[in-house]
Amino acid sequence: MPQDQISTPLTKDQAYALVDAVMERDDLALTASAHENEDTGEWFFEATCDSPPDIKAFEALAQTVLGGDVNFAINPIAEDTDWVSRSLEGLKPVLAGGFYVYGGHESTPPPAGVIPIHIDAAQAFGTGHHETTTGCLEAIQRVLKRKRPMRPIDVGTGTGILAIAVAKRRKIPVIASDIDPLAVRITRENARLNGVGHLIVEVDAAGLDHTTIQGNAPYDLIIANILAGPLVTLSPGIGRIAEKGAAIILSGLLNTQAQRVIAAYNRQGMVLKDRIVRKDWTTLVLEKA
Ligand SMILES: C[S@@+](CC[C@H](N)C(=O)[O-])C[C@H]1O[C@@H](n2cnc3c(N)ncnc32)[C@H](O)[C@@H]1O
Repeated sequence: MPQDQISTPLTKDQAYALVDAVMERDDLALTASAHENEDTGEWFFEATCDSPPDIKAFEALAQTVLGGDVNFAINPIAEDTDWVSRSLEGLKPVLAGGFYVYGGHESTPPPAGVIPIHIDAAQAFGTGHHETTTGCLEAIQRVLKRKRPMRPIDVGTGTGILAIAVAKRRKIPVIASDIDPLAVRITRENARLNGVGHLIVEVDAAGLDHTTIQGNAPYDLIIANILAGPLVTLSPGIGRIAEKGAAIILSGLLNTQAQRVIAAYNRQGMVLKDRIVRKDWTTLVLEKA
């Protein structure tokens, strides 16, 4: 999945000019877009990349196109490989949404009243330390306070952390899908570790067309912590597999991208019910009308 995101506010014309220039440069391997924040009217240039970007080459191009220095924010989207491969020994437990996420090395028992989730992350995303994951755990708690979903799906499950959270809390089967076969395997191991191996149905799929995903539709709870771009791409498919009244939890988007994602989901008949902001990251809760 993309590692970094480059973003900066620009005028609309500048943003589109830079997008055009970036898309002509295959060597930069960037996916660029221009969009407007509908709340403020501000325009942004954004680009994501699958591997660490060549910032010097990008800045040289930006200087040529924009005719001067511009400060670009570079946001790491995922726990990158260095982060993941760092010893898990250093990871402290995380408390979010009434869930207590801890690694196998943790010797302190979980506090009273929480739902413990044992995650040994290895090479998949989702130790509970990223604001997008804690935002989703918080959103799951909020949704489960007012709804009792029976058919949940977690799209982009990573370590399986969110699917496991729902399975432990509701004691019902959860479909957990990921584009990455390694994440699917890690999810299976983590589900077993947490005593919900019998409840998690892992699916290795890039989109939502997989027979298991379609065969179990419609869903009354859909969780997807991916990224703004894929979330927008997936919005028609998510709209189709969501039943009326379904809760849809979306994360992986920067605060500046929230309006664009909300607009895409509005077009598919899903309306915003709640939002959680943690540092630069927004988690949305929508409902299928
Ligand atoms: C940010 S991680 C989220 C992991 C976990 N759900 C969490 O909240 O910590 C995003 C995951 O989505 C997966 N992914 C990316 N695009 C996807 C797609 N189109 N369909 C399914 N999974 C996808 C990635 O492989 C990655 O494991």
